[in-house]
Amino acid sequence: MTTTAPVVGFDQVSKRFGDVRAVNGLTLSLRPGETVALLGPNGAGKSTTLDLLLGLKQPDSGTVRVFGTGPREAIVAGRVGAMLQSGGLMDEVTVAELVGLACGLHPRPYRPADVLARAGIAQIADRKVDKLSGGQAQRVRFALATAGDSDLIVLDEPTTGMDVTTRQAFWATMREQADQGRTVLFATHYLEEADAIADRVLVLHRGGLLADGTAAEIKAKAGARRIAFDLEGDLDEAALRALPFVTALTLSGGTAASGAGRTVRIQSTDADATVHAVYGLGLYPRNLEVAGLGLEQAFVALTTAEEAKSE
Ligand SMILES: Nc1ncnc2c1ncn2[C@@H]1O[C@H](COP(=O)(O)OP(=O)(O)OP(=O)(O)O)[C@@H](O)[C@H]1O
Repeated sequence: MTTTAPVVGFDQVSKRFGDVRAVNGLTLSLRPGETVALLGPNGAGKSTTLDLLLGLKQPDSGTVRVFGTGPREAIVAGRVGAMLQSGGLMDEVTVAELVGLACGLHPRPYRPADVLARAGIAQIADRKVDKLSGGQAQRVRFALATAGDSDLIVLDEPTTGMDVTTRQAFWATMREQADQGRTVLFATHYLEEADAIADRVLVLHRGGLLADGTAAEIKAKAGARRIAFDLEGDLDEAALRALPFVTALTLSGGTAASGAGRTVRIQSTDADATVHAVYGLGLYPRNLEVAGLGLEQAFVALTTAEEAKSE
């Protein structure tokens, strides 16, 4: 029986900077063909994790394997393409020269013209790299990450600075890469991107893995649902906050003084019981909606609950 090494394997990996545990006993394994989003609040350890994976930093303890070898060997073999957050682009060279260089260094290069076209930067190929807008520079970084036929593409906040159209085009291109069987790992603060694109979501918190699953599983793990309804007339906010199973409540629309209709939004860990209790207060909720949490709300609920635990 043959066993295939995971694309990426972290085993009890830790990395400290002084007193800060940037990555703390992290164990994870990525399988071929997965598109994986790495989420976490600021300082959770996302960039450090990617740096460890790319061999740019060495763990204090634990092991990092990429395609069964050390990160450096995997990169030298051309198996990994990376787009880093602040990866400085060389000054004084044109986009075409820089992409040509990246293709020249890759063991399994694509044609530079194809790389430029795929990244949507053919029309700015002659421009100096230090004269690009933020979104254009991101596209150039993406071109460098896809200069050759790599099996794993690692992207650190790839769409930061891109406008909506550029972002959509970027993800369409990325999907093509994934559909060809590549593994894609991206760190992002845009949770809607993770929800729409990733097959698997890893939530980091304080250097450890807080959640690992599909976006649907992460939403379910947060264990709460959203309830929204409108109320007319006097509204007793304290009574609403005291409803059973409520974990968050916001009011919008008219003010109590104006008597205009107000919209009540509630997060509840038992929506049926909460709605039942709303009627129990003698209220008449209109336009009642009950829905699962979005990934963003689930992420906030999970990380806030974890913060509360460690305080
Ligand atoms: N070179 C360094 N020296 C000292 N501390 C560092 C260094 N790099 C990272 N850290 C610290 O390690 C922790 C994790 O940082 P990291 O950049 O990995 O987080 P992140 O999840 O990528 O954050 P962000 O979402 O803000 O980009 C943070 O507390 C950060 O301040």
